[in-house]
Amino acid sequence: MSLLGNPKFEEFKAKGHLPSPKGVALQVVRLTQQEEVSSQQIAHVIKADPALSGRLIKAANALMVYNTRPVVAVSDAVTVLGINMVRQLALGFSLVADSREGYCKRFDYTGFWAQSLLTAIAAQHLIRHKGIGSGEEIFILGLLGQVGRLALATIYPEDYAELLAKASEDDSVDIAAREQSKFGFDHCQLTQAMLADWGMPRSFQDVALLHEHPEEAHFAEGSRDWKLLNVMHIASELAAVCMAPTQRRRKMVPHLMLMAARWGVETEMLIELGDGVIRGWAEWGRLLEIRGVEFPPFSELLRATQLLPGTMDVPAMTSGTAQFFKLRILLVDDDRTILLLLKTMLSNAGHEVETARNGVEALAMVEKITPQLIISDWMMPEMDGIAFCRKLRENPAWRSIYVFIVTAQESVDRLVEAFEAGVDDYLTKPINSKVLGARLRAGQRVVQLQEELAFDRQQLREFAEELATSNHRLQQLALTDVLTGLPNRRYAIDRMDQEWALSKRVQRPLSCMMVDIDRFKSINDTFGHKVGDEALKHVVHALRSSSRKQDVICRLGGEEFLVICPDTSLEQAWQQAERLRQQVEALKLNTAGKQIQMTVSIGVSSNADTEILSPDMLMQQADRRLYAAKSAGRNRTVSD
Ligand SMILES: Nc1nc2c(ncn2[C@@H]2O[C@H](COP(=O)(O)OP(=O)(O)OP(=O)(O)O)[C@@H](O)[C@H]2O)c(=O)[nH]1
Repeated sequence: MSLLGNPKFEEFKAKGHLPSPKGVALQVVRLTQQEEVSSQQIAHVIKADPALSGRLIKAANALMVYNTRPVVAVSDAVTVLGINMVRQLALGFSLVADSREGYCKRFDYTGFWAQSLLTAIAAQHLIRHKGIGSGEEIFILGLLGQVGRLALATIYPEDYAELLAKASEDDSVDIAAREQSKFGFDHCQLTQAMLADWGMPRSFQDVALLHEHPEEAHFAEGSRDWKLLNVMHIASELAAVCMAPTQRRRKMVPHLMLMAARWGVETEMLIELGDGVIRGWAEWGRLLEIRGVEFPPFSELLRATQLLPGTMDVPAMTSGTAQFFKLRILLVDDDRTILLLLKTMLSNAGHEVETARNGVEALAMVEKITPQLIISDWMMPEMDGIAFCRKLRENPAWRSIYVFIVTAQESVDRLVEAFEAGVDDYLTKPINSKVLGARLRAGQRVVQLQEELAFDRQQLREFAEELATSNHRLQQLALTDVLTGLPNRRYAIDRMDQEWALSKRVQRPLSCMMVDIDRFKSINDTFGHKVGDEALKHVVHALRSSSRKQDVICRLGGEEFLVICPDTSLEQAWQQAERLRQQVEALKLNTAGKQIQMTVSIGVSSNADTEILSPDMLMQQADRRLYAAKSAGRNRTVSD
């Protein structure tokens, strides 16, 4: 509820307890409230106060950005500033001049005005930086935006001193909350009522009431009041950071940096602004005779402080109605504060977040973590966001990563350039948490669909691989003899054809041997089939150990084997066959206390023989010689 019209407020006014303009300033305020008043009349009154005249001339020169000709006369200053501004400035300057000291022992009067003046200068710089006004109006709001504190020190010097003493011992309770419980109202409400009483615009009154806790205001985002509120909040935080002792400053800087970052003022820009404010302070402080307060450059003030995660209070992103889908996100920005702000927002929303400071670092990070989504700033040193995106898209494996570019401007040409470089979507600064949440959900949907598609493809690939493996296994089975694991007759015939063709092509000899176990039937008959099987395996072992690597051993059936010997002459094949025959003869197989004697007969043939014209003929020749060996009494090799 507004204090204006409240009996208490009326009483303060009536008793003259509230800080108010006096002398020439009071005359100016009264005069400007009349309907018919000329600039000349106002200038005439102002001239009676040389200090006020000087300050108004300075204000006209400092505040009016579009005025190229320097203002030297009071009447020009009144014309340039306009009657409203003159009234407000006269009021502000008179309050500064008349309230340099007071009775409240704990209230730092000089510090109060120093901080107010810093707020005014900072607000003016911010407004100009964001291009949302020329800054002259906001100056007075900055200067008087906390005048309620001065008023409380004036109305209740002792009680307020006590309250300030308690607050300095324990800063867990907000000063405004302490004021509420002690006086029934706080300095923000009092400021609002005083500004209203002085005829300041309605929006100034509202901003003064709410700027310490902008999150409680319900101004439409992007509206003029919303902008003013944010400017005032950041300006007063910046002023408070300048005024605070080092220890306290450490706690305050992260909040200031984050507020500024959220509002699109990156750290570098904030430092530049802060330095400008401190330079402005030197001039204005002299003009308003606020002495004994000095500051080092703003960059030095910030150097001692460190921005840490967890010290921030960041806006939550709305999750919408869509089902949550956790993303692996890479943030790329050269501004640490923006990185930290976004990282906290996205991590709080449940995503996995990594960061990089420029395009080069980002590419290395992509290699390492393969993010699903990237949010990259446009302007960065070394490699900017567009160059980074182009480079990223060169790699086929990274083409499906969803990329957002963050830009300060929304010019059509720039956006076209971004989309051509492979960007999927864009975000504009300042980043709004609701917009980020909504855009992210659109990105999430695309990433999710892509992942599902990739999953289906992978499954198909695996299925095809399994099918190929089992086909191969079946094929192997069809070509393999189960008992010995050797290739079977079908394979032997195909392979013989291949080796024949190869030997003709490279003009190297090809030989083969037909091997048959002698009187195998009697082994089976004497010892049983099982022992017969074992005996077969022993012969296979002997076959393997007497053959070379390139030889192909196949079981043609029963106890008959074919050994294909590529690049082997008849003579060499005969020697090999003999080695095998002797090895089998030397085998010692014992079963049921009896020794089994085994021998083989072998027929050898070679394609060096000009009468052999096909692989079939080569095998038939070996077969004929095998029978010749059998007929000749077995356990022998025949090669002619
Ligand atoms: N244990 C066992 N016996 C087999 C297998 N395949 C064929 N045989 C047997 O091998 C024997 C081959 O006998 P035959 O063709 O008469 O020849 P042989 O007794 O070896 O006499 P010759 O070849 O004339 O020296 C048959 O008794 C078949 O049953 C097998 O996989 N395991």
